[in-house]
Amino acid sequence: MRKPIMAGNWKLNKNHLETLTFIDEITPLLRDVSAVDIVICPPFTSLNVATARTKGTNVKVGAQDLFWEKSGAFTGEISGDMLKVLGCDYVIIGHSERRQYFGETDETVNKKILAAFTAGLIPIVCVGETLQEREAGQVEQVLSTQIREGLQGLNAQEHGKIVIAYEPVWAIGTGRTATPEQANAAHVLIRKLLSEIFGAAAQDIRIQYGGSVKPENVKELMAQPDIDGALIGGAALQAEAFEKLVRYK
Ligand SMILES: O=C[C@H](O)COP(=O)(O)O
Repeated sequence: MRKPIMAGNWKLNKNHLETLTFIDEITPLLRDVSAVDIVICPPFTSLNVATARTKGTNVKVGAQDLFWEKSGAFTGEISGDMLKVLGCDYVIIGHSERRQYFGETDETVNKKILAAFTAGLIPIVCVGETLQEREAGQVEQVLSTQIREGLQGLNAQEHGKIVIAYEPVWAIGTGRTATPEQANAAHVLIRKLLSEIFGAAAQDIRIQYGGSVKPENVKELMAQPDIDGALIGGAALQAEAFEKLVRYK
């Protein structure tokens, strides 16, 4: 009942020319796919060409961040409206790299989620614990704070299309993946927390797993009942690997 969603988070990779090359490779490969939502999230400088080149295809485009204000004296920032008018459909919010290196907090995540919805974008909101937190037995507490504070004030009617990405920080770019069972257990917990906010509609919210997802491990992760897709970094940068991830079955 939940349509799988496979998204590539390109992070700080590919200029606009490399973006066009990737899109020209991937769109013919994935043309026939309709059972999975496909999203690429290039850097800001590539979004213009990415939305233009993917227009009319089944590949959707997302940004990797946004700012919550619509306009004004905020040097270096990008608004949701700017992304929407470019043709973006999604925006990643609260990635652990933004939390770790750029001061993102649950409070700013919350403001950005609301701004994304106001602009008509679907937020992909990242949550996840560090290795230290996992080893200290704090997974539940960490996820609970991130969801309760990050998603404060949301409701099923206006914000039910939100996508959550569970990304244990210790699995990102490390080659160390959560086991499918570990990941699913976290997803079950997240869905329980979502039901406090969205009620029964939490059953329809898609929860992606992220952290060293590769063509070799995607099938077993996707076989888990509460894993509804993946947010993929490194392995989403090559068209051939990304095609395999989208065709995970
Ligand atoms: O947003 C994507 C995640 O940070 C995962 O990155 P990775 O697939 O390179 O581990």
